[in-house]
Amino acid sequence: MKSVLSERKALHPPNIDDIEHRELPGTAAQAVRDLAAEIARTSTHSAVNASEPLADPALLAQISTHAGDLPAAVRATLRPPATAAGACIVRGLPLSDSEIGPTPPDWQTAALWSTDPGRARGSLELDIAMLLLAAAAGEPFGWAGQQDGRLVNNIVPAAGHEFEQSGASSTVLLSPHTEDAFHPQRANMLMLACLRNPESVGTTVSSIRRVRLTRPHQDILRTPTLPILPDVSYGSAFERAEAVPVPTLWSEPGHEDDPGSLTLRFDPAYTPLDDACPEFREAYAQLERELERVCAMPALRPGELLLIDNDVAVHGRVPFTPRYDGTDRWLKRVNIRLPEHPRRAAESRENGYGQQIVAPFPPAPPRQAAPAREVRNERNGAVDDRGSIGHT
Ligand SMILES: O=C(O)CCC(=O)C(=O)O
Ligand SMILES: [Fe+2]
Repeated sequence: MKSVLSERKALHPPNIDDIEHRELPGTAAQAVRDLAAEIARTSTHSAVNASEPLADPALLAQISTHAGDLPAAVRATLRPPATAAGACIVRGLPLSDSEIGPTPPDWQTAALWSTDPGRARGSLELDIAMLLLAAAAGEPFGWAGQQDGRLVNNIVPAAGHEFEQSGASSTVLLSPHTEDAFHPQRANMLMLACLRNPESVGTTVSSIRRVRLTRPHQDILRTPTLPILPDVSYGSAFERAEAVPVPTLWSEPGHEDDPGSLTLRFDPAYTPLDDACPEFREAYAQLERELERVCAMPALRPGELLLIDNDVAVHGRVPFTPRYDGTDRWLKRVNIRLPEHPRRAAESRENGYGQQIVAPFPPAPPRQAAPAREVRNERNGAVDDRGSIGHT
């Protein structure tokens, strides 16, 4: 198969910046940090889990037991984005630059440093805080094949990866993408938390609910035409023979004429566009232009969380020059499953290129789903595929 990676020009919007902002109340935010500190302090990891406390069943049990004790405002503030932007920013997590230590040079070192007693403990405490927040929002999970199955990923620029289409890149535009678009069990919601962003590098967010597409273009993009392949962070040892064409767009069934119900699955850097007919490529290019037109570009500040509805908005990052001196931009990322947001039944037949999720948390109690979604599920027999997850 041809290489589908391409460098892309920088985005030149921003023309829309009305992403919803929410404030985590001070007492609730402090309760999250205090509980995370307490769990980090009292947990004793078995030797086998010493290098990865977040894989320790005892520590995870503490997180899931005590997440429910947090003030109700935490769960309320971490509710999924509900506006057409498909994303929101949550402010208010207390965080000081000195507590996190230098930015690690890559995710492997981030993991090592977080358990090194001679180093700042802030990163581990923040990992626990991330899981408390994510568990309040839904079901946090990781990928066995990505960052060694860690539930909280570190996103830092890494030397040698500058031009990749991955979180570790820097010099190149990270193209707008659905997170883990190649997989049927991809997150419903993504949480990106900012620890450090000294040069105010923007994360891009574009909602399908703000684009304008002609009906013929929509119809072409609704037709399953091309596969989406696993991204470079999963390595290259996957079975391409299993590649199945997937639709780029679809509406919640029964709502075909409602532009407010469009959802998308989009990752141009890992889609073999050269294999498609000119009509499809033209429609796809128009979608790319539209996503660029409606792009918002929040530059996250330390302590801010960006919640992204992974079915409604695509995200990426503008290029920046890495410093590699311990002061670089540093985000934490958590994948979250929302039981009240089941996907199309057709996706349950995809094999996800053999990638397995790591889902150690018990299913979250569903939130009150929006009435429209409840009706859609009943009408269309969409499956909540949580049943197929191996809770480890
Ligand atoms: O660096 C960013 O702002 C986003 C990176 C990204 O796409 C990700 O972590 O999934
Ligand atoms: Fe991403």
